[in-house]
Amino acid sequence: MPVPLADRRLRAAIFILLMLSIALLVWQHLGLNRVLRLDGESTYQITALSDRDEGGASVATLQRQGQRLLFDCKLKPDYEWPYCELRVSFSNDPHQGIDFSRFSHIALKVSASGTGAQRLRLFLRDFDIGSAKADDPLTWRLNELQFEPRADGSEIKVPMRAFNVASWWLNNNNIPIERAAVEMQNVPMLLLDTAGVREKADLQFKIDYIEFRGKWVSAGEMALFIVALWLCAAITYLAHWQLRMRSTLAHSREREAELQELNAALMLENAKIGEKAKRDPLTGALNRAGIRDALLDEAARALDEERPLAVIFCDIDHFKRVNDEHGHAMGDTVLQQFSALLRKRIRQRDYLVRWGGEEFVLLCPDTSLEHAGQLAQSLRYSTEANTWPTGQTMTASFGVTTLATEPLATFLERADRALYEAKHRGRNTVVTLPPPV
Ligand SMILES: Nc1nc2c(ncn2[C@@H]2O[C@H](COP(=O)(O)OP(=O)(O)OP(=O)(O)O)[C@@H](O)[C@H]2O)c(=O)[nH]1
Repeated sequence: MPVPLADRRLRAAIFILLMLSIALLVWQHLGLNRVLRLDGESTYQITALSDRDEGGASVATLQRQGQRLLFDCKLKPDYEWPYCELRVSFSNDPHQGIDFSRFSHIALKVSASGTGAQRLRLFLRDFDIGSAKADDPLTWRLNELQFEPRADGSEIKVPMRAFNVASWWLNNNNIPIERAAVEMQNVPMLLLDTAGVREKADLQFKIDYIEFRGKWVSAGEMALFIVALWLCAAITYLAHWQLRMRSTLAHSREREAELQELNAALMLENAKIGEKAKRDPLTGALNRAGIRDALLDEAARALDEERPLAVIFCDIDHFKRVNDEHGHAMGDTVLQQFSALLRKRIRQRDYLVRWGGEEFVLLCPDTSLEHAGQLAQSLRYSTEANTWPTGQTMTASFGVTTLATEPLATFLERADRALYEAKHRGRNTVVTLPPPV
């Protein structure tokens, strides 16, 4: 069975959407990578600091060796909190920090050598526009990650959720518990510090890179986008389907109206044709087929309701002569005029039938034999008195009877017999034959 065009289009659209969804998921998984790398070639401002600025004696130095950063620290416990520190400044304006919440992992390729504790602390200082002070970095949120470089200097990969907020910073700044979580949407500064141990140390750190890794679009965001895509496609399809249904409905209604119109016209035409088939084209009177049903109905009603039903057979006398002397066309005209004369003198509910040739029949419901005879006499007189196009006087003969409880053929034959009798009596005569008692 052939698949409809609309179904094929729907299948094609679903297939394309499916392929697009898979492609987007694969793209999100394999591509769309977002990386922030700190190494010897970074353009960010990187400086080495130590407690010397605050009265201590520790010495921190930084060298760039190709892609590598060499961070040396001679830690002296003279100061209360001795430290060496690498400071990376992403922006001079704390309002213009970097959004680190978009990264999912941090990768550290750092090796350490020398004597003393090798533990390091990485801080992402987040500047909260609402609560932090631009001129006091101690008010910038201290997101902290402690780690110890691996002996072989291999990469350490940690999820960003491993960061936490330094508890002493929370205490010092009276941060309420609701706001104690890690926040790193606006980080203008990164710090790499020694672990805060108060002992002498001579350390050398080789930093190949500190790399933050993430995706421009997260898997969740991509899934949401794909769901939205399917929803939009479904809504578009439904809207389109509804429009199509409406137009199909309108079209079929139009078509139905057209067909109804055509049907009505055909019925009218049929009625006209049916009516024509029941009438004599020359005189417009009913023909034998035209009177058949009415005769049966009227006869049945007359017998049921015991009402009289009369029939008058009329025949123009010597009509043949009209044709012979004046031509067939004149004969037709005379027939038309005779028919019109009869019609004019009968009631609306009487029937005028051209029985054949120059012979006509009048069927008169609710008419007694006496009244039918009187009508026939009046028609006979009118025919004789009429002025005919032949210029000659014309007469007609009439046979009259009424219906008894008998076959219709007997009823009509009696009327015909009465007409024959009228002709026999010399024409221009009315003969009335009562039905048998
Ligand atoms: N012009 C014309 N003549 C017709 C038509 N139908 C029948 N006739 C003629 O009517 C004539 C009837 O003749 P007859 O049956 O001999 O009767 P008649 O001459 O009227 O004589 P009676 O009836 O005995 O008085 C015939 O000549 C038919 O040709 C018609 O439609 N038009």
